[in-house]
Amino acid sequence: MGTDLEQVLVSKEDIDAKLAELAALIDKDYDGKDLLIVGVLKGAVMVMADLARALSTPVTMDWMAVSSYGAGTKSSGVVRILKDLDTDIQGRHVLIVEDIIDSGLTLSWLLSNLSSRGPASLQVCTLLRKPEAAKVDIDVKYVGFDIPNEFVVGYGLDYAEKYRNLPFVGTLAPHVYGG
Ligand SMILES: O=P(O)(O)OC[C@H]1O[C@H](OP(=O)(O)OP(=O)(O)O)[C@H](O)[C@@H]1O
Ligand code: HPA
Ligand SMILES: [Mg+2]
Repeated sequence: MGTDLEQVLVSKEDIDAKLAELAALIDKDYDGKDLLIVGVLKGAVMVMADLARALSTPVTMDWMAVSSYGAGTKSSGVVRILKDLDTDIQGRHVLIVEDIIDSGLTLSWLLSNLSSRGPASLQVCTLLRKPEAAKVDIDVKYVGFDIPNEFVVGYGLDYAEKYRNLPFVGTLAPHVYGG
């Protein structure tokens, strides 16, 4: 495992500090409002769990599962719903929680899908974003870290379903994915 990683990009300490910062902003913005946070499975599991516990605002939590990457390192652009929300979001304040915005294709699709359901508001919080990889322009209110255009793993992010449980975000050595 050790040799599969090239370098640590965002440490556990950096992640914790950033999520505390984002949680304080979200607490302020949603003060007195009823907030539903929606985690995008599976990548956002760690961010959801840690962000939710850093918030003081009471929230409800729901999950959607979509997949556009399959087993590779490139977005197919074709988004499939593997699990829909359990909640009716009409009239609700909804915050989508993501681990990463890479091409932006997943989120752009999700935003149009969820906004058609008539939420009172719809915003996005992501731990990571790759500005150089953006294929669509998306307005994201809460961003943790802008990172270089490299394939990363850990803290929810996988390569072929592996490495999600690493407590930090790191780059994968090219030999692992045949680079
Ligand atoms: O901006 P994009 O290029 O669309 O990429 C970002 C999306 O890709 C990953 O999910 P993936 O489809 O790999 O599913 P997973 O969360 O189960 O790993 C990630 O969790 C985001 O949801
Ligand atoms: O860099 C990445 N790593 C893992 N999963 C991903 N999904 C989109 N981008 C990435
Ligand atoms: Mg993935």
